This record gives sequence, C-alpha cells and structure tokens, in this order.
Amino acid sequence: MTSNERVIDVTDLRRVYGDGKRGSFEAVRGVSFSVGRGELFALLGTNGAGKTSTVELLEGLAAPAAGQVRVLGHDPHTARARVRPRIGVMLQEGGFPAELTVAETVRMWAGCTSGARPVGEALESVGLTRRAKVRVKQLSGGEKRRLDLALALLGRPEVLFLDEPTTGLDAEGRQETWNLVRALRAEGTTVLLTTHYLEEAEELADRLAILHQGRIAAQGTVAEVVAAQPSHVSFELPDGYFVGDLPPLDRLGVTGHEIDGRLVRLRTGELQRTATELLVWARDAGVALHRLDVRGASLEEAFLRIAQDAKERDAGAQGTPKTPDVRTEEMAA
Ligand SMILES: Nc1ncnc2c1ncn2[C@@H]1O[C@H](COP(=O)(O)OP(=O)(O)OP(=O)(O)O)[C@@H](O)[C@H]1O
Repeated sequence: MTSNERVIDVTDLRRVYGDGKRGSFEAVRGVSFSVGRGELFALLGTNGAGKTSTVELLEGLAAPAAGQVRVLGHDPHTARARVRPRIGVMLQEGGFPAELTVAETVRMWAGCTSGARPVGEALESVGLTRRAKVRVKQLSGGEKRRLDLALALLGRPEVLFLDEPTTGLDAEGRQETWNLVRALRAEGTTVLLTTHYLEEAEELADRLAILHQGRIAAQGTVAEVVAAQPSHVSFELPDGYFVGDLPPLDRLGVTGHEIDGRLVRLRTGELQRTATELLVWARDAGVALHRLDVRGASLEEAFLRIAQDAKERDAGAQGTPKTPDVRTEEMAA
C-alpha cells in the first residue's frame, strides 16, 4: 500500500439479491480487502463473479447484507452525502441524453458537481476537445467511454471508481486511458478498477483481487498472485523414448505432468531447475527436444487456472467424466 491510510476498507462483505428467503442469491460472499491512498486496486473476475455487486456497495448505491464498508472513513451508504462529493464514478453505461453535444453534457454535469473542473480542461484530459460540438448520439463507443471518464473526473475526486473503463476502445484509446489513469494516480488519486483485460491490471494495478463466485480466490500484487501459480515446460518426447526414460520428474522439481500423444507438459514451481536439468539430460542423451516451450506463470494463467479449478470442482460435484485422451498426474510436492 502506498500509504497507511486505508481509503477503502472492506471486511467480510456480503450482498444478497432477494429478500433473504427462498430464491435469494448471495452474489458477494465474505469479501475483504483494503486500498491505501494513492493506490490502484484492480478487481478481476469471471462473468458474474460479483465485481459490479461489490463496487456498487463501495459506491454506496446499496447496503450490504452483512460486513462493513468504509470509504474515506465513512459508511458510503448511510453517509452518502459526505462521501459522494469526494468520489468519482465511471459507470458501465453512462446513459447521456443523446441530443446534447459533448460540451453541453459536461456543462450539465458540472452544474451538479461542486468545485467542477472547467469544461475545456475536462474534455482536454480525455482527448475529446475536437468532439466538443458533436452530439452524444454521434460518438463512437470508445468516445462515449471517454466522455464517461471526463464526467467521473469533473469533481477532482480523491477516489475514482472505474468500471471496465477501456471496454470498446481501440489499442490507441486504451493506451491513452492508461496514461490518464497513471497521471491521476501520480497526483495521489486512489483508484478502484474493474476490468476484463488482464493486461490492463498488469499494466496499472499496484494490487489486485481475483473474484470467483462471490469470493476472493487470490489477492496481492501481480507478482504475488502469479508466484502462487506453477510454470510450465513442454516438449515432444524424442523418437524411441518414453516418459520413463526421462530423469525422475521429482528430481527435476516437477509437481505434475500431462502426456498428450508425444507431447509432455510439466508443471513446476522451480522453472530454472526443471529447464536446466531437462536440457542437461537431453544434451547428455544426444537428443533434440522438439516443440520445446518454457513458460513462466502469467496473470492470465493464474486467472484461467482459478476459473478452471472451480469448473473442475463443479464438474466433480456433478460426476462429469474427465477428458479421456489426456492423462494427468499430480505428483506429491
Ligand atoms: N439485481 C439482481 N438480482 C439478482 N441477481 C443479480 C442481480 N444483479 C446481479 N445478480 C447476479 O449476481 C451475480 C454477480 O453479478 P455481478 O454483476 O456483480 O458480476 P460481475 O462480476 O460484475 O459480472 P460481469 O463481469 O459479467 O459484469 C451474477 O450471478 C448475477 O446474475
């Protein structure tokens, strides 16, 4: 955390849709995290994981079923009037009047915002100056996202909630938004970001949490979350060789392996040791390892693995059989 001050503090948060009786659905199931001043925290998750349900509680739009939320030291729901002027919210669907121009929209919003930035400055900051006189209905999807962002920034918020800010933007627009977010953070703005783009979290987040089915499945810096996942080495078995001809896999630091035809995939928590031992073996045996691929764990892999683990747990619970042509073997760690 960049500061000891906990600007957002969430403890054992729960959100239930419905009246708590039959047919109710618990979308957030005991979520805890905190965000320090000036920090950028990313909430990632599969579809329906509970990101929006969580963020809405932080924005004070609903009261939690249980647990506690503090934003800038206050309950954002009961003390909404104190918290709202200090936060900026970029929603997924802005829903502006289609007939207003971009400048008129910003001016209208500024009228409802205390201490608002000048309209020109707001448009400049998101690269919409040249589109000031264009009607909102004529904007592209990406330009509408930028207008959403301009409105969220109007009141110079201390805490900014960005819900999928770059959805619909092209590569250049995404980079521009990232640069703007970096600049805001450099000025000390605390940012809570939800995104489906893992690259976005890797680029921007100081820390992140991966939500799955209403619970936090992993939390920490990108490096911490990735370090908990295995790396991979895969290669084709040389002609005439079998897996039993390889050195004992536990000696290579391998924690599990799969064999798919001639292709061997090794999982390891010690990538350098596994790769080195394997290459030394291949050199000494005088064989070439075709299709050799040595890959450190990535955030994408961590994310997919969490989703996959959950799917397998669900499938196991329903008695679904495993794919028959791939053999998987977990080794004792
Ligand atoms: N008003 C509602 N009533 C009942 N269930 C809801 C309601 N809103 C959301 N849900 C359910 O709660 C769960 C979490 O939804 P939420 O929108 O918070 O997920 P999300 O992580 O933001 O998903 P996405 O990435 O698809 O936007 C989903 O199963 C969703 O169907």
